[in-house]
Formats: sequence, C-alpha cells, structure tokens
Amino acid sequence: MTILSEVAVIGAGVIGAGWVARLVENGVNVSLYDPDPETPRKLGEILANADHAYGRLTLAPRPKKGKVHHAATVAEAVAGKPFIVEAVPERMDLKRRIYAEIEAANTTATIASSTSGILPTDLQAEMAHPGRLIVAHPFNPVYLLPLVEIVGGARTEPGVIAAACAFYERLGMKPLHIRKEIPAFIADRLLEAVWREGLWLINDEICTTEELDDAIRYGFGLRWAQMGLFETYRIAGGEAGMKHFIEQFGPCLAWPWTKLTDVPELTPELVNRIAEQSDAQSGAYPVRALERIRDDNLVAILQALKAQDWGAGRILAEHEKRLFDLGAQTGDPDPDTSRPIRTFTGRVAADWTDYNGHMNEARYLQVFADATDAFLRLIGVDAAYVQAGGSYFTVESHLRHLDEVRAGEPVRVETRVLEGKGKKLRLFHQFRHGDGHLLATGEHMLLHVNLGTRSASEPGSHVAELLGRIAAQHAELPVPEGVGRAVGQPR
Ligand SMILES: NC(=O)C1=CN([C@@H]2O[C@H](COP(=O)(O)OP(=O)(O)OC[C@H]3O[C@@H](n4cnc5c(N)ncnc54)[C@H](O)[C@@H]3O)[C@@H](O)[C@H]2O)C=CC1
Ligand SMILES: C[N+](C)(C)CC(=O)CC(=O)[O-]
Repeated sequence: MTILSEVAVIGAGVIGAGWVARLVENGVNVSLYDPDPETPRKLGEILANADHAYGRLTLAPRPKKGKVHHAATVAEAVAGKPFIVEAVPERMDLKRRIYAEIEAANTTATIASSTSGILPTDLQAEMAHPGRLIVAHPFNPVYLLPLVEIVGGARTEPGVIAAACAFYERLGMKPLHIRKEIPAFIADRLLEAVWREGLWLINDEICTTEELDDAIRYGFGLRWAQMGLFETYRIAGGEAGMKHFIEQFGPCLAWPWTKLTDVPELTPELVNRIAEQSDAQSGAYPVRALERIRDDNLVAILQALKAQDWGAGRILAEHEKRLFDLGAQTGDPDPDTSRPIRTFTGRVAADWTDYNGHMNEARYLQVFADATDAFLRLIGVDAAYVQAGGSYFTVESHLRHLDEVRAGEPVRVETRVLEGKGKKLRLFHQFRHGDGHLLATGEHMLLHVNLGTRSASEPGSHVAELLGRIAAQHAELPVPEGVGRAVGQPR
C-alpha cells in the first residue's frame, strides 16, 4: 500500500493532535474537525513539540510536511477522504453520532476509532456501513510511540485490517492485530491493572505519587521498555528458565499481595490527595514543558534501542530505511551540485554532549559518516547498489574542531568533492552551525570496493559518471581553507 496522502481526523485533543502530528510529519495532508475554538493554538503547540522530537529522532530525509486544513464541520472534513481517524471523547453516544455524520458525507472510507477500550462491534451497531470500521488504539504521544492496537468488529470487512496495518507501518508504527475482541484490548488491560493497584497504594497511604513513579522508572519500567513482561521473566528464571520461574513465583499470586479485582472509591479526598501529590511532584513544569522532557527521553530511548537493533528501535530503523529509499526515489533527480552539497541537517542531541557541556568528539565522526552516506546515496550508492556488491570504504579521516556547539543547537554539513576519479573519492565536509559559522571540518579518503572480494574496484558506470560530474563542478570552486592539513601544522 502506498502511503495515503489525504486523511481526515475528527477530534484534536491529546490523541487527535498526536495523530495529526504523526501524519503531517510523514507527509500526509490532514483535514481536521474539532469544535473547540482553541484547537489551532493547542495543535500548533503540539506540532511544535512533535517537530522538535522528530528533528532529534532521525537523520533520515523526512518527507515534505503535510498540511492541516481546519474544517468547519465533520462533513467537510471527511468528504472525499479515503481514511478517517476518530479521536473524540470516550463516550459511546458521541462516537455513534460522529459516525452518523461521517456516513452522511462519506460511505467508503476506512474509519479508525482511537477508543481505549470500547469493542468495535459495539461501535458498529448503528452504522449503515459498518464493514469499514476498525479500532486503531494508539499510545500517547502518538507521534513517537510506535504501537497501535488494531481490532476488527464482527462486521468489519475482510481486507480492511490488512490495508490499515500496511498504512500504519508506512507511518513508522507497529500495528498489533488483536484477533479476539476484548474490552480495553491488551495494553490497557495491563495498564489498568497497574493503575488500579497504584490507586490502592496511594489510598492506603503506602506511598506518594512520586514514590510510586520512582518504583516504576528506576526499576521494572526500564526492563519493560525493551523486553516486556514474559521475556524479562524468562531471564529471571535463570538457567532453569520460565518453568522454574512460574513454579517459584506463581504461588505468590494466590497470596493477598495485590487487590487487583477491586477499585478504591474515588472520593473527593482521594482525588485531592493524588492531585496535590502530583502538583508537588511535577507542578513546576507546564504541560508543554513536561511533554518536551518526556519526548526527549523517549527519543533517547528509541535511539539506544535502535543501536541495539531491538524492539521499538528496530521499528525506527525500518522506518528510516523506508524514508531513505523514498528520499532516493523522490529526491530531485538533478539537484544543484555546482555548490557544496547539503548532506546533513539536524540539531545536536542531548546525548551527543559530554562532561564539558558540548558535543563530544566521537559525534563529529558520526555526523561526518552520516554526511558521507548521504553523499554516496546521491551518487547512486544506495541499498540496491550495495546489495549488488559495490560500496565505498573510508580509509583515512582528518577532523578539525574549530568551535564548540551545545545540545539543541541547529547544525548542518556541506560537502565538497576534492577528488572523484576511478576507485578514489576524497570528500571535504564543513560542519556549520545553523547561523552559518564553521564548527568543524572533516576530510576523508574513501575507496570503492567489491564487497565480494573485499578489495578495491572501479565503481559502476552510473556512479562513476555522476561522481565525475560533481567532481568537475567542485573543481571550479575555490579550495576551502583547511584542505590537506596535518595534525599540528601551524595555521
Ligand atoms: N488520552 C489518552 O491517553 C488516550 C486516549 N485514547 C482515546 O482517544 C480518544 C480521544 O481521547 P483524548 O484525546 O484523550 O480526549 P481529549 O479530551 O483530550 O480530546 C477530545 C477532543 O475531542 C473534541 N470533541 C468533542 N466533541 C467533538 C465533536 N462532536 N466532534 C469533533 N471533536 C469533538 C474535543 O474538543 C477535544 O479536543 C478517546 O476515545 C480515548 O479513549 C486513546 C489512547 C490514549
Ligand atoms: C488512560 N488511557 C486508557 C486513556 C490510556 C490509553 O488508552 C493508552 C495510553 O496511551 O496509555
């Protein structure tokens, strides 16, 4: 399935706005309806947070951002759209009324409800065309967390789920198809069990909201982000594994350790206690600042998992590969290569900095390596070329550090070809601050190799031709300061 380019979103609260952010960041135009007159302001703030997060999340070429159209009615928002996201409050009467409004204007689009736990069969009950309704339950923040639980109802038509899953994959998500309908699906069953138990612990004055959160984030929360429950417990069974783990700890479940079936009464006193403790814990931050802290942490976790090729990090890597391939397909076939070529644009990530409070030296090489890869893709050394057995290896690098740069600052790399003939490719990267001043340079010698023999070889004719053309253009430019310098050479 190619990515849909036009989607309607109904409801722009926490979840609807999160969907809009994921969609526009992936190049999809959104037609949005929400009766709240504050929607443009709130959405603008959430889109700014999402843009900040994506700028740190990936160096892959992001598609041109989709546009948002604020529609005046549901009918206007959904008319002619092939896919509709419903994200209105969790009330059956309201959701059914919205579906009736949608059906009056559009009888063919897939309708994906964001409900946290209502059965799709119940949502379909009064619909004239129920076959196109599914549940697609996301997680907050929708623009960063990949999971979306997909549930069909009794009357969902065959094929609707598979097509929706393909669409969500294209948005960089992990669709989890839940084959049997069950209230609250999988994730909210688990979350509600933990939440219910948490409410008891506060109610019984065992701990505060902050202590409870500490118990999660310093311990098992870290495990859950990368291995979930059962894989973690398999390891906790030691060499004897899962059976031993269940034999040892299973009987505890029958002890009165938990109150899982019971909910404490949410008396005004309990609600106030929780709200006051939460204010003491986090009240120093406005909600948008808290969202940004959460997002920066999530980005760092996703990147760490990507480096491990594991869990949600693998989903990110797969999405980046799609973006790189798409960038190669849709990129300008004849970019202006007569000037230094922009090969990297981004911001200094928080985890790129060190104890000196500035970007760590190792990250400069990482940025230059990414810039080199971007240049190689430009001359045709893409995934297919590598698969066919050709590539470049870097054989020598020389870096100069000219100025400091700190976390969050905008940066870019401009690349010059110093030599591009036969097996040899010599590149000169200028790493600049967003304001244009020079931060560092990297000069690199690369050799074309045959990946079968692992020895130097001539590049393919298409690559050689493109490279030769750019090298000739760059030979016309003045030689940049710093080319050919050696370590310790006086300036
Ligand atoms: N907040 C969360 O953590 C999650 C919520 N969900 C689900 O997403 C859905 C939306 O929840 P939230 O975004 O949290 O709620 P919310 O209260 O933040 O936002 C709801 C939005 O719907 C708008 N709205 C109200 N009536 C409307 C109408 N007639 N037409 C169009 N828009 C209307 C409101 O103005 C508001 O902006 C619910 O079904 C909820 O269960 C799913 C995953 C997580
Ligand atoms: C609290 N909640 C039921 C709305 C939570 C969700 O549905 C998912 C999430 O993001 O935690």
